[in-house]
Amino acid sequence: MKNAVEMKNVMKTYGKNVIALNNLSLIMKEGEISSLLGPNGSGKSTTIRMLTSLAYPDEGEILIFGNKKIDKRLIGCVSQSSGIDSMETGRENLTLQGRIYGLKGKKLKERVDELLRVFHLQEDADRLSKNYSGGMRRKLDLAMGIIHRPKLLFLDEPTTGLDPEARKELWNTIKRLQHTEGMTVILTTHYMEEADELSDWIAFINDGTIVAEGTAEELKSKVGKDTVTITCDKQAQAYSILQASYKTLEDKDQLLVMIEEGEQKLAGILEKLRGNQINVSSVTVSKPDLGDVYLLYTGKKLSAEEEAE
Ligand SMILES: Nc1ncnc2c1ncn2[C@@H]1O[C@H](COP(=O)(O)OP(=O)(O)OP(=O)(O)O)[C@@H](O)[C@H]1O
Repeated sequence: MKNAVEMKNVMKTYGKNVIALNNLSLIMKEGEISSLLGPNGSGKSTTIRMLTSLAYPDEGEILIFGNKKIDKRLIGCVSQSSGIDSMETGRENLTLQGRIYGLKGKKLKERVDELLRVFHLQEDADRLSKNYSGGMRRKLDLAMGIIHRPKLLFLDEPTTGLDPEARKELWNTIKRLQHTEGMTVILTTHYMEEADELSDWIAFINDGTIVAEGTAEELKSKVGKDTVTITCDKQAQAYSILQASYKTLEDKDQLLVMIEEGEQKLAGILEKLRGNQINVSSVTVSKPDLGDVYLLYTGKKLSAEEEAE
């Protein structure tokens, strides 16, 4: 499979002190859905801005489909801020967007009808888009982003703010686009479940550099361990006892013990705590997920608040 995107040792500094990208290198393959995951301020938007020629590297090289010069007609971009004109209908928004890309006449009408059908927006096509639900707006945004049949589509946090049902519907649409239009998709997201569900390849970015990459399965196997989550009194003492024997992290009012065969080892862990008169109020064992990979490589647990942003 050919490379859709190649970034080699890219550096980007804002002002004198803010290093946004620090020697970042990555490859994203043609026809795949690739995700960029990372905490706030880690460099996701800066990366996407460079891949869409909205920003330029101080050093390093960027190749899109093997070329240094980015052909904007090959690229579609759906950003977090919607490009929809609320006082126009869905059909009018799509028609206008098509004209911007030089479509006209029968071809334009056919493409608009096709997109309204693909995104299940036919029934609402002639309603003002200010009356659309959040899910419908995101679908319209997506339809507008691909009206010119880009080979490479950037999606910035595509499902933020959507309810679970609308989110799942959009995931299915994105997967369909990949298969029916052979589109390469690059997405940024805070949602681990979204990255897991959609991505052929995932890169974790932290402090402007890629800290881990691979398929979701490869990444989860790098953790290789279960997480035992413990709530107890005397947390500081419990932490110092556990971290002497196991890889242990403190996360607010919980302790996270990363351990192989967590269920089998649980009794021993609890015994150690009880032996030191520490009372455990709750304990759970979970198999590794992408959140654990995130924790391993960024040292941070993705909080519910951050997920909800
Ligand atoms: N125009 C700018 N001027 C100065 N600093 C900037 C600018 N844009 C980004 N930065 C800084 O560069 C770093 C990377 O920011 P970036 O927006 O790429 O992160 P991000 O991962 O997209 O974050 P978020 O998830 O919050 O959108 C941050 O420290 C940010 O404050």
